[in-house]
Amino acid sequence: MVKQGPKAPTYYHEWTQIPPRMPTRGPNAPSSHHGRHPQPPHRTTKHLRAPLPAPPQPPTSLPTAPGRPRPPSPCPPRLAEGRAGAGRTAHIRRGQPRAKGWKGPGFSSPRWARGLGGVKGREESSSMELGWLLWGAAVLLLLPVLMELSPAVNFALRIGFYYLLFFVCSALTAPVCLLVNGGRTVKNMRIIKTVVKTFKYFFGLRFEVKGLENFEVEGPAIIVSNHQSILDMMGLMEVLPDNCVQVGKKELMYAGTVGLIIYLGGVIFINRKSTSSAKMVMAEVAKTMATDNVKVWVYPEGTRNCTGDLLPFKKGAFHVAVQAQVPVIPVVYSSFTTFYNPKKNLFTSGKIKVEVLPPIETKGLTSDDVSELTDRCYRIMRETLFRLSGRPGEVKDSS
Ligand SMILES: CCCCCCCCCCCCCCCCC(=O)SCCNC(=O)CCNC(=O)[C@H](O)C(C)(C)COP(=O)(O)OP(=O)(O)OC[C@H]1O[C@@H](n2cnc3c(N)ncnc32)[C@H](O)[C@@H]1OP(=O)(O)O
Ligand SMILES: CCCCCCCC/C=C\CCCCCCCC(=O)OC[C@@H](O)COP(=O)(O)O
Repeated sequence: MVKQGPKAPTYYHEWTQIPPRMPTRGPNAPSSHHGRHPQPPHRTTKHLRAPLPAPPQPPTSLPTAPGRPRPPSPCPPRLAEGRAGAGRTAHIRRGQPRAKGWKGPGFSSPRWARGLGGVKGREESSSMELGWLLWGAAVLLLLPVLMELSPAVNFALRIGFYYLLFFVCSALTAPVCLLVNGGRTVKNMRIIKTVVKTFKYFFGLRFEVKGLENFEVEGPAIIVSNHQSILDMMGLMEVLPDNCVQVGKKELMYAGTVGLIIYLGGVIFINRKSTSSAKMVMAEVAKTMATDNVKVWVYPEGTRNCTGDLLPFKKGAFHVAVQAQVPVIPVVYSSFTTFYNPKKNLFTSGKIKVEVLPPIETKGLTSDDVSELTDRCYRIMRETLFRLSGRPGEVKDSS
């Protein structure tokens, strides 16, 4: 048996009972330096201690508040030289006009401004900021043109933005889940669903859903659906019923903030490379799903497949349904191939039809019936897929 990660969150009874331990030490522990500002350079503190008369106050207020971060000084080298020879910079510290003959700044800078490199330094830094702004604006203006001209750029930017959305929203949503529900629980799926349901608007995707009433079965159930792409996460959240968790590959647990949020949502992680370990996890799920009244969403193809057809189904989901004697509810998403194809750098807006099919009962079935149940479900789902989107290669009007 392949060992799962430390405290592998595989069994359902853990989802609701064990809040995740936040590390207090180690690389993930919050750093005591976190949020502290860099120390000002030596030269700024030394002259501040000198008992000099207060300099004239600047007309505009700039970061003088203690603790405000100071940007690295763009101080020109000659000022640095001046500090080495005390006599040459004494007039600067006193805020007096420069000594005759010295090729320093035309006027003295007040103490606060010297810390920032003086007036000249400020001018330089603001022109630098302006430069960055102009570059940013140019890139922003160019992006739509590039996206229009190059399908590869268009695809990379759109899919990159999709990843970024997941990454950032997971980071923002995880603390909310922790605060509201206190840890790993299926209740967090409601929060995750609310957030992910908004993503479709960024990509111009529309969902047309039929048969939601088929989810209204008494008690738990196994939901099986086709899995075409990571875009499926939007389709999943579009119809996800309450108290429903998904089975996912264990590698997802390590996907940074996304791993954290799906862990908090109660996703069941399996090791696809170890059938025996995956079977053990699934057996545990079968035992606990009835007592805890949860639905479990499985992608029986076991991997992503965006060909417009279905891969042969794995049997895990159907074994669980038979072991727990719960119905199987098939869900079919129409093919993405008309608007999404990574091989052709295609990612445009589009419409996805979703059908939740009537539940298939498993009462009285035994492990001997699993193959037949798997085949039956496969046939029904494939027929539905072809009805919704045509056979692969065949273009069906999706409007
Ligand atoms: C706010 C912002 C948020 C942002 C993030 C939001 C995202 C949130 C979304 C939630 C996350 C969703 C996660 C989705 C992730 C999707 C995936 O990861 S898909 C990949 C993982 N899933 C699966 O693989 C499930 C499907 N696979 C199976 O069910 C497999 O059967 C298996 C259990 C993994 C075993 O694999 P394998 O050995 O390759 O498969 P089989 O050929 O089916 O089985 C071999 C053999 O074993 C028998 N068997 C299988 N399972 C069982 C069982 N449970 N009990 C008993 N026996 C079993 C099977 O019958 C075969 O034997 P046979 O003699 O040939 O019949
Ligand atoms: C510090 C580590 C940083 C890791 C960064 C990872 C960044 C990940 C960011 C966003 C991921 C968004 C995807 C959300 C979840 C997608 C679930 C999914 O669809 O998984 C695919 C899986 O079913 C099948 O995998 P394969 O087709 O077999 O392959």
